[in-house]
Amino acid sequence: MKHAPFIAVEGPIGAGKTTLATMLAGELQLPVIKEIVEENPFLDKFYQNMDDWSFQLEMFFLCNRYKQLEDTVNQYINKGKPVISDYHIYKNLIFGERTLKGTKREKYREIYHVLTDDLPKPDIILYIRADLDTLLARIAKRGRQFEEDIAPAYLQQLIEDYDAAMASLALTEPSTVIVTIDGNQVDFVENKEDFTRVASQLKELMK
Ligand SMILES: Nc1ncnc2c1ncn2[C@@H]1O[C@H](COP(=O)(O)OP(=O)(O)O)[C@@H](O)[C@H]1O
Ligand SMILES: Nc1nc2c(ncn2[C@H]2C[C@H](O)[C@@H](COP(=O)(O)O)O2)c(=O)[nH]1
Repeated sequence: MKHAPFIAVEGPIGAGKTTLATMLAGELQLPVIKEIVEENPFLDKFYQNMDDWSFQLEMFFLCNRYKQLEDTVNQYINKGKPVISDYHIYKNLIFGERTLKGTKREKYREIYHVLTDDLPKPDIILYIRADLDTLLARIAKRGRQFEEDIAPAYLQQLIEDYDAAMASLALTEPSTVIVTIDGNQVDFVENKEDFTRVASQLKELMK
């Protein structure tokens, strides 16, 4: 790779993004950028009533990620330093297209493009795919109260949205390397060999 890479770990809710990004940052001595979740004032309201709260929630995520991405660009990317994050800002569009309707969706889409089109995109995406049972088990294991009532149908839609989004990114951002990890089989938490394989693959890509 010609320059220090910007790496993003992606996948649906509970796939293991934060866990893998944190482990890789430790192994490869990289700074890690993590999503702001606990301080989000709209998430629990959103899970109780998606139609009422989706616009506020999506805008909150978008503004937070925009600020984090700006800081990441200034602190690392513009200085030629590699960095790993537990999300790609494109996930705003994945969620926004799913949760918003009508004019709010159109306005949100426009704001997303105005804010992000000229910002650097990750060079490498580690995409963790996992099926519904795996995600439900990991969300339960994580034990966040506001996620207890996530509808399986919503999660299943997100699984499909993520697959479609990664296929679309492969076409629209051909220079981005997308590595798909089978999150049902590859257990980078319990199985050291599985983690070593993922870390070695990333090290090779970074050369
Ligand atoms: N490969 C894995 N095997 C078993 N548990 C995992 C695995 N990856 C993540 N977990 C656990 O699943 C939960 C969700 O992981 P997390 O990294 O928070 O997911 P995400 O950031 O994608 O939402 C956490 O409790 C984490 O410890
Ligand atoms: N509607 C949206 N929800 C989002 C978005 N980003 C994250 N989330 C939710 C999903 C989880 O409940 C929680 C943490 O996300 P993880 O994927 O890290 O588990 O926040 C979003 O853009 N829109």
